[in-house]
Amino acid sequence: MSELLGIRSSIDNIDAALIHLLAERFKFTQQVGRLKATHGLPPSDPDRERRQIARLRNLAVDAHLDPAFAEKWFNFVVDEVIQHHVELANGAGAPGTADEL
Ligand SMILES: C=C(O[C@@H]1C=C(C(=O)O)C=C[C@H]1O)C(=O)O
Repeated sequence: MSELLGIRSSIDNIDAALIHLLAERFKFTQQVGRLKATHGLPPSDPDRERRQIARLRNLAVDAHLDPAFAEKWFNFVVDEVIQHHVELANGAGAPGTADEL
C-alpha cells in the first residue's frame, strides 16, 4: 500500500499548511480586534462578512469545492474570530493564543 502512504503523506502536508495559514489568519484578525477595541468599534462586521461569503462561494465554485461547505467553514472561523474580538473589547486576550501568556 505504498500508494496509500504516499497519498496520506500529501494529505498530512496539506493539513499542516492549513494550520499554518489559519495561525497567520488569526494573527491578522487579532490585530483587527485590537484596533476595534481601541476605537470602540463592534466586534463583528456583518456587511464585510456578506461580501466575503459571496466572494468565497464564487471561488469555491471555480475550484470545484461545494460553496455551501466553503460558507460553513467561513462562518465557523468567523464565529471564533468574533469571540476573540469580544474578549479583546472586554480587556482579555484570546484563549489559546500568545495573548494569554
Ligand atoms: C476580521 C474582522 O472581524 C470579523 C471577522 C471577519 C473575518 O474573520 O473575516 C470578518 C468580519 C468581522 O465580522 C474584520 O472586521 O475585518
